[in-house]
Amino acid sequence: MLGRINHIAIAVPDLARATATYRDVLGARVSQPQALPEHGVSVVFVELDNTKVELLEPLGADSPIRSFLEKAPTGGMHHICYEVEDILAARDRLKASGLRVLGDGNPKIGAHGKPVLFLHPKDLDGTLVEIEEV
Ligand SMILES: CC[C@@H](C(=O)O)C(=O)SCCNC(=O)CCNC(=O)[C@H](O)C(C)(C)COP(=O)(O)OP(=O)(O)OC[C@H]1O[C@@H](n2cnc3c(N)ncnc32)[C@H](O)[C@@H]1OP(=O)(O)O
Ligand SMILES: [Co+2]
Repeated sequence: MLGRINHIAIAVPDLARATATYRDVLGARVSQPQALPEHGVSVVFVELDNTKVELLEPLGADSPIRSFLEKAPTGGMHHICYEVEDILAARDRLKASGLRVLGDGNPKIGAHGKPVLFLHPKDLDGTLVEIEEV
């Protein structure tokens, strides 16, 4: 079911500072910041040859990453995103296996304009997993 790693996400307390570090110190190509109110985050992508790193900063009071950053105020690895060919088929198979799909179970449109879903970290060895249809 799983294809490539689409991105690895890092929650950061200060998106501008993290972006500057990746661009100016680590010498990486970075995207413009994007505010995604429907996801409660602002995001910058670090573009690598083989994958992307997604830098996430909370946006709004109900941001899903706010409590994560309260527990880890300096930031930390937040989720890994795998590509799937058919997100509804993947969702139904995962649910049938007992994994909890977060939210209302319907895909949202993610940062790349493609449908995404999240799986509960307690069902995947403590790692929040995002799947994205490509
Ligand atoms: C940019 C758009 C999109 C894209 O296209 O790429 C994105 O990536 S959006 C990214 C942000 N969106 C999401 O994360 C949506 C899914 N997340 C959630 O629904 C929630 O964050 C959550 C996973 C259900 C956690 O909710 P929270 O309110 O933080 O609940 P708790 O604090 O009670 O956590 C419960 C439990 O889970 C542990 N936890 C929480 N987050 C993570 C994590 N990222 N990785 C591993 N474990 C996590 C948390 O520590 C709690 O454990 P215990 O303390 O042992 O109970
Ligand atoms: Co993501």
